[in-house]
Amino acid sequence: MTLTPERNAIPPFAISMGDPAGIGPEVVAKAWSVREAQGLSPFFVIGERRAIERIWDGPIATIATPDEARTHFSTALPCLQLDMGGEITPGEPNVDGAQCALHALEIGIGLAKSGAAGGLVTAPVGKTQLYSIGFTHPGQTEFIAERCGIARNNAVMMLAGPTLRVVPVTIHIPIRDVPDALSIDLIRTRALVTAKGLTRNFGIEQPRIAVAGLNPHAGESGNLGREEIDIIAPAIEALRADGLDITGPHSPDAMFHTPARRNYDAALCMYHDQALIPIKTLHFDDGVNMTLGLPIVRTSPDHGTAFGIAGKNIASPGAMIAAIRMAERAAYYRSIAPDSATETALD
Ligand SMILES: NC(=O)C1=CN([C@@H]2O[C@H](COP(=O)(O)OP(=O)(O)OC[C@H]3O[C@@H](n4cnc5c(N)ncnc54)[C@H](O)[C@@H]3O)[C@@H](O)[C@H]2O)C=CC1
Ligand SMILES: NCC(=O)COP(=O)(O)O
Repeated sequence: MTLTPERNAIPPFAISMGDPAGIGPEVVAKAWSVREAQGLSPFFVIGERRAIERIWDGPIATIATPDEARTHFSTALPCLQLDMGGEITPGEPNVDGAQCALHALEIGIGLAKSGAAGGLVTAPVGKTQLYSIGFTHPGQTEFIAERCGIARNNAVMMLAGPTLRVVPVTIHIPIRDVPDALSIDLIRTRALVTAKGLTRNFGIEQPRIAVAGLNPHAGESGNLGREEIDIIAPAIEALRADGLDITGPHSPDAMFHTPARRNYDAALCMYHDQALIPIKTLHFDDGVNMTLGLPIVRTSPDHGTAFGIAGKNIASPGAMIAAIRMAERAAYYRSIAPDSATETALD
């Protein structure tokens, strides 16, 4: 995308560091190191600078406000410092680190909501660690939605790479709970937010959505499960009546090969791994998790904390760079076509 005056006017992007013992600090530092080659807009990291110093000997500038990031970005990685106390050892998460990750997330949301940051990029958190300190949301997506005043079902997780975008209708729930969690209403809500999100964040004016079945062969006419007949097909019909360009239910195993992917802009999938296995297979190193339906721009690399490789200097920054770039583009599209209708207030 060509730089435009409007795009340059967007404030620096906030990156919450995630778990300081994970690969978040490393991929942020590595993304900063290639900022010029990659043409990245100014960003700053929110977190404990000691976590970065443990794994990187590049320049870090402590900043007090997001605006200061612009001044320092060309010569040092700007850091909005959070003092967490306690030990930071790559690969060994602890309670202090989980608190710091949550604190950074909270501050990042606030800065994005106020407009001081152009958007929020979240580095990976350890969900087990967060749950251990009393975090009651399934993931960052639902936490950010609540802080933005958006109903949980209206905050939609999309995983996006250069050749595929997927949306899981149900997200972080046990597989045995999936059939009961599916409903016509939930599929409709996810699809409507997805369609608006494709326009608002990706500039796609007439989005095409393909819906996966739940069962093998999309239920084989009811012989291998009835969810397609009772829930998914009626939802698709209702969405067509809403004016959406939408197809399905498709056999889940046959909708991700290359020619099939050309027929849609996003695939609506019934559960987490139905969506995340194809995207991570195709785009592990440049896949981005974006939350649609929020008043703020929020992206994240599609990988996790990778505690097993933290501190070894082998983590790839590819997905983090893609997440920063996708946030920039979304902020740009929103700046040229603002549309507040995407958000739905908390019930
Ligand atoms: N957005 C987020 O905050 C996410 C957080 N998580 C959390 O991360 C933790 C670990 O999850 P896992 O399922 O093990 O997934 P993971 O993505 O952390 O690791 C899976 C495999 O990929 C490798 N890997 C991950 N990122 C890499 C990178 N940038 N460069 C090179 N190799 C990389 C890891 O070494 C590991 O072998 C869990 O607590 C999970 O909840 C997982 C996904 C997203
Ligand atoms: N598997 C995707 C993931 O775990 C990201 O979740 P979130 O923390 O961004 O809600």
